[in-house]
Amino acid sequence: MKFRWGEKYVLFRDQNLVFLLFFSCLCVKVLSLGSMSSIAISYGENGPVFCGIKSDGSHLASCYGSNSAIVRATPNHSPFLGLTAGNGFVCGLAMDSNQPFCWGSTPFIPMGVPQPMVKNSEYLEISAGDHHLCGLRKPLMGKFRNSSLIDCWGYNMTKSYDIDGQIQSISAGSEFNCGLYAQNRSVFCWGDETGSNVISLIPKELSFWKIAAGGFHVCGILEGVNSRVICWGRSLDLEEEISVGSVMDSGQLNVDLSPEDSMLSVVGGRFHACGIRGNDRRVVCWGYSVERSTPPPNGAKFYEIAAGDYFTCGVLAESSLLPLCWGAGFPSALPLAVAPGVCKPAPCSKGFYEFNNASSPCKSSGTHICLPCSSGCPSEMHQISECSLTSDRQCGYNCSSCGSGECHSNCSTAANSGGRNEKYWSMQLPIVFAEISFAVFLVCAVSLTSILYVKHKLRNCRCSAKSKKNSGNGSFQKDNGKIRPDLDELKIRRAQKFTYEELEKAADGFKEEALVGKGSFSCVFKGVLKDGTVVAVKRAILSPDMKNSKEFHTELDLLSRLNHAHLLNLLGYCEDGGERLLVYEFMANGSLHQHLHGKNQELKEQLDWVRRVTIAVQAARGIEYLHGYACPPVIHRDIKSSNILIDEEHNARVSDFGLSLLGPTNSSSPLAELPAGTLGYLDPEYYRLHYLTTKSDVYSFGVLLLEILSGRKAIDLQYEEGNIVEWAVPLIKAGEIENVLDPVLKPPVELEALKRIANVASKCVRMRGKERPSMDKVTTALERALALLMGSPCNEQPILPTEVVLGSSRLHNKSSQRSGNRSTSETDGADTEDQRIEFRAPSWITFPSVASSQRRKSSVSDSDLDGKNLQEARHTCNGTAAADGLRSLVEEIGPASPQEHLYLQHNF
Ligand SMILES: Nc1ncnc2c1ncn2[C@@H]1O[C@H](COP(=O)(O)OP(=O)(O)OP(=O)(O)O)[C@@H](O)[C@H]1O
Repeated sequence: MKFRWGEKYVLFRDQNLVFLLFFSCLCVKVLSLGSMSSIAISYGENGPVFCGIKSDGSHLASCYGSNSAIVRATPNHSPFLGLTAGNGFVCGLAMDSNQPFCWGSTPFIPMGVPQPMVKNSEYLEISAGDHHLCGLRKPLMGKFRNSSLIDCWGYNMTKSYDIDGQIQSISAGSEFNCGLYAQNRSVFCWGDETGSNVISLIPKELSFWKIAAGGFHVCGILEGVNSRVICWGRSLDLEEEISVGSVMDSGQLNVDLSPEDSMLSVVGGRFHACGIRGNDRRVVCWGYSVERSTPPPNGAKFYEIAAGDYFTCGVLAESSLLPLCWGAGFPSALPLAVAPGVCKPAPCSKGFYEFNNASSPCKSSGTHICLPCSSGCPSEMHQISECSLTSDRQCGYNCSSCGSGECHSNCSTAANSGGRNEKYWSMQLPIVFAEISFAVFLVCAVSLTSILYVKHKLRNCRCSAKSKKNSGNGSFQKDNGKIRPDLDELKIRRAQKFTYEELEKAADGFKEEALVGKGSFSCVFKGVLKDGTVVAVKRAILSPDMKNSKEFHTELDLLSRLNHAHLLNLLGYCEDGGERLLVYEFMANGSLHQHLHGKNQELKEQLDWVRRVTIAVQAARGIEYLHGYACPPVIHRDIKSSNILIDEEHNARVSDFGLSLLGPTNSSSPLAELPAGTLGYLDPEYYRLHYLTTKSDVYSFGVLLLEILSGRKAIDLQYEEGNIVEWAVPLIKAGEIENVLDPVLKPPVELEALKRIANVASKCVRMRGKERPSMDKVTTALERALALLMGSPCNEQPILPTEVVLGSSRLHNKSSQRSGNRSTSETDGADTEDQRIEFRAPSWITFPSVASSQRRKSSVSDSDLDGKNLQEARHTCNGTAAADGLRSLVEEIGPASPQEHLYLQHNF
């Protein structure tokens, strides 16, 4: 056979012969793994990323994880047939051109361009190694039909290989590749086998129906009835090499390394491998597992799996089609439903069945996802029906010989619904009775404990406030008629005290380069603490008489007592002479406002519907916590898109508590409070009557939802209908949701989900607070809409896509903060005009009448930091200029223009 290597041709006599090519050793050994699939995992020093082809039939890829070079560059409009990934990059096989398209970062492969090796060549499959990519060209025709072409790009691999014989599939390992011949199903590999012997150890007499290359090993599923796995190369347990010869001689596998079960699929990690078991679709992993690795989820069944370096992810074999990962260092929070396989034009062959669900993941007609039929049934089960072209084989429990709890409970359910014979009842009744009694007892005990616990908590909450009020020197004090927690005690408990010098050093002397945003009362700088933690330092702009240090204290007081995954975390503070500084976790992806309304269109498009709704759900949870779980409740008073910050993993955090107040315990007894907030978001009832309840936040949140759906600002004077509520609500009520949706994004397949969200939004912005839903109802409705959007048919069950994040992202993840290196240029300057027309009435401005109340905010809030505004912002944020800035801010506030008046009427 001939083997072309660039311009050189190497001739081989036997096609089973191993291609052994020596390359110089690449010192950094990280791996890659496996063949093209509907899911792909990237790894490496910039962090793990999970990418999957959406399950909605759009064939678009969606990526989640901490490598922002990949996540941000994920193409929004290119449909893909399948994905593969390596160290720091992901590639998709473009549906329209059948050519690879890669994104992320690696110096070895061109990113962001289609890349046929030879002009117009089309590929059947692609597979990525650590720093290379290979593509198997579509079968050749005519006299060449008995040969195949494989093109590779990347580190030491940029060559075109012309191979005798038809190749069925390819799989890339760390620095080598393997192919599977279509005819005799034998394996050949080429590349660098230094220290692994993956090439010299290939089992020559065996035929495989699937292969998967890992870091330094290859695993293959044997053809035949028992479909066992054989692995070769550097031992998976790092101690010995598997000698295939000895395996074969002794006639059995080394069971310590690969299980004897029949497998439907196998993937290889750096030093481990995992497979989906044939009889129950559960995952088994073997080989070396690094410290603190989590095992595969117990009992979960999978359609598809893919391996990263030290972790593996799979698509759950259930209607949610959600991905799940295990091992070490995997990306958390994967809220996307993904296709369980790649769509292929050929009908499913024997041994496979066609996957079908409501969202039909294959767009072009005549293409199918073919999943391998399960083989056999788990113990205690028998086969009811065989695998057909449309469904997998079905198994039922052997109810007469149940040994496990699972079997018993399934049999009793079946018996309840279908009616069992007397013999069954005589056997099962005592067990069922005992189970029910135990369950009832358990429910009673748990309910009673919960009631007692909640009562106890509530009593503590009321008492502490009351007793401190009476005693006057406890942990709550009265401050201007409001209850305020004792600062010293809370500060010590929650936030670290810094000296001014420490923070000045951390924020590089508060130089302009470190400035990431500016609000009405503060400038925000990026900084790095002594221990390497990346932080945001908010430096208050104080008036000379320090009267306006109130916002600083409010924020410090409140954040010291709040703790939730979707609220911005306060790390520390500094009160030093005339300086007031707060230190937060740094949010690498800026604010939602920057994403929705910034000049960078790409940033906006990256925020697809699932991400937008996920952000809405997370923000709603944060606010729900403020209203329902903080004790007493907290009213934020300034919910808006520039106060929803987005962290490295694209999770939302509610920020800016400068205007917040401790509210009444129920919304029917409002606070009499002078209005404050941002025009366009301000609750009209609160403005007119000065009645403040948690429902004022609900109104602002409704405006935020409309903003997320439409991509329009709360007030946008470039439109005739400048007020988002006045424009959107009539359209929603008329059922014209399509006219409300952001034209930048294609409407999703599940348009119904967005309709529901639009309805929730229009309820939130009702004129009367009492008629608005509470935040917990809003959250539940949004969670259901998100489930529906992601293709979960059971949308009555709220799904919790970020539950994994809850808690975990709250931990002070220093490593991720350290890598939180959002460049100011990426998000700053995204907006210029955007917030000039956002009006905020600071708490110290009173609203005696409509005319005098409409005061224009001069701040370049958020990140209006380019051009003229950048200069102004930097001037204002620069030391002595701060006080002047404030003065000019006060002076600049004047009556709004008549045009503004028009749009503000709704709010007032
Ligand atoms: N923790 C953080 N990490 C990264 N950027 C931040 C952080 N906190 C604030 N910023 C940036 O700084 C900007 C200003 O924040 P700040 O909370 O002071 O004001 P604002 O909410 O935008 O405006 P206003 O105070 O007038 O309501 C934000 O919009 C955001 O872009």
